[in-house]
Amino acid sequence: MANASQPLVGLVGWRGMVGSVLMDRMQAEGDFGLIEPVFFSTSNAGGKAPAMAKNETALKDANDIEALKKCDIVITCQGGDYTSEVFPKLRAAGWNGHWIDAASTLRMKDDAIIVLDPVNLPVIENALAKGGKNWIGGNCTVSCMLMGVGALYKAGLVEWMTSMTYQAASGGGAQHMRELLTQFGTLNAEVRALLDDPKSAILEIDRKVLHKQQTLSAAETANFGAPLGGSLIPWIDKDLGDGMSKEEWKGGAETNKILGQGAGFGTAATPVDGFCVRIGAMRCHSQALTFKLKKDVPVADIEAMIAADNPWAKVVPNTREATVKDLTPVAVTGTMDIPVGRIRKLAMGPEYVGAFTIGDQLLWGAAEPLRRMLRILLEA
Ligand SMILES: NC(=O)C1=CN([C@@H]2O[C@H](COP(=O)(O)OP(=O)(O)OC[C@H]3O[C@@H](n4cnc5c(N)ncnc54)[C@H](OP(=O)(O)O)[C@@H]3O)[C@@H](O)[C@H]2O)C=CC1
Ligand SMILES: N[C@@H](CC(=O)OP(=O)(O)O)C(=O)O
Repeated sequence: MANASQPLVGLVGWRGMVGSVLMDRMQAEGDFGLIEPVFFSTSNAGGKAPAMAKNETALKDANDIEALKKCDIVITCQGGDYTSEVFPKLRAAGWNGHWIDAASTLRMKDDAIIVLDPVNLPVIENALAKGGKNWIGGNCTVSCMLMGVGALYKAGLVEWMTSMTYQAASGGGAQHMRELLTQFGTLNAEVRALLDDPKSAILEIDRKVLHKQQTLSAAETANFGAPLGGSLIPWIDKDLGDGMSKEEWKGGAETNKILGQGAGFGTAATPVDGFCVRIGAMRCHSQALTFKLKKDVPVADIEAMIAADNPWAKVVPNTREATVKDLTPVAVTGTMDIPVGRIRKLAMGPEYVGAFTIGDQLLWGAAEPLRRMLRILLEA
């Protein structure tokens, strides 16, 4: 950065779920030692900033354009409504700083780069050299997938890919996680006496659980719009009206944009499509991938490429023992690891390869790419 003193970095959305994970990672990596942080709030301007604050110990108003304009860099995890409201005003006011954002609002804009530097550092560096200022975190499912199997794309091996996802409640936000747990509790309470009796009939338990699921109150399904505990919901995000959900559209559009291959469905694009499904996991997104490769590549070579691609992608041997130990949301949550397992040739032919990958959608899926983009800017 050009500033002689430490760059002024505005932090918006720092106390939300994604923002809190970002704050933890920034502390763990010593990022606050390199910046002068300014904490903003949409609800508590004038309140006390968190302990990482240095000179600016009071919270600033996140809608105050003049205060934001003073920042060299703004990082926001506040959400799309905030971005839509504030970003255009800030640019219109002549602000020329770097905007780093977790929300999807600006992702597909021509002047925005989707940041995932272990996968697309050349795309980021190219944009930086051309004066790029808008750096947007990718969709959590896409980012976690590319952290795991990006090596196959970088090697130009992928003719097409389908992704069948198993997405955690956290993707919807904190209230969705609470709702899932509340539903689990309600269902358990409904049959606790029968569970305590080893002689009770399982079909009686099943019947009571189903009845409870089907009659959950509106308050107990307010966020997901349907029961999720003990069930699943094969639709995530908006209905695009052509049979596709917006989350599914992001798979093709964002994967290609991250890779610098255009915005999804053009001639340079790799077809990426599949179904996105909400399941009752807490904060790890899982995906079953099917690749059609451009040629027959031995499984051992595929494993070696994935393992060598970045420090976080970890190949899990395709055995039952290793899979149930290392390839589950419970094993991965809270870690930076992106395990990739179940790698095997499929019955359709030697170019068809299956894999299963998991990532913590609040770490690589949201906070970490933003934190690393900040470091790239600080080191530029
Ligand atoms: N959830 C996810 O998996 C992903 C989210 N994103 C993006 O990040 C954005 C933020 O998501 P997320 O972190 O889940 O949103 P949250 O709802 O957790 O936080 C957003 C804001 O809500 C305000 N807020 C109000 N009440 C509370 C409370 N009790 N605890 C904490 N914050 C509160 C805070 O603003 P203030 O301090 O100003 O009052 C906070 O910054 C999303 O809108 C999305 O654009 C991106 C990828 C994944
Ligand atoms: N849509 C994702 C979470 C998310 O915030 O995605 P995006 O950043 O693309 O809006 C999910 O529900 O799991």
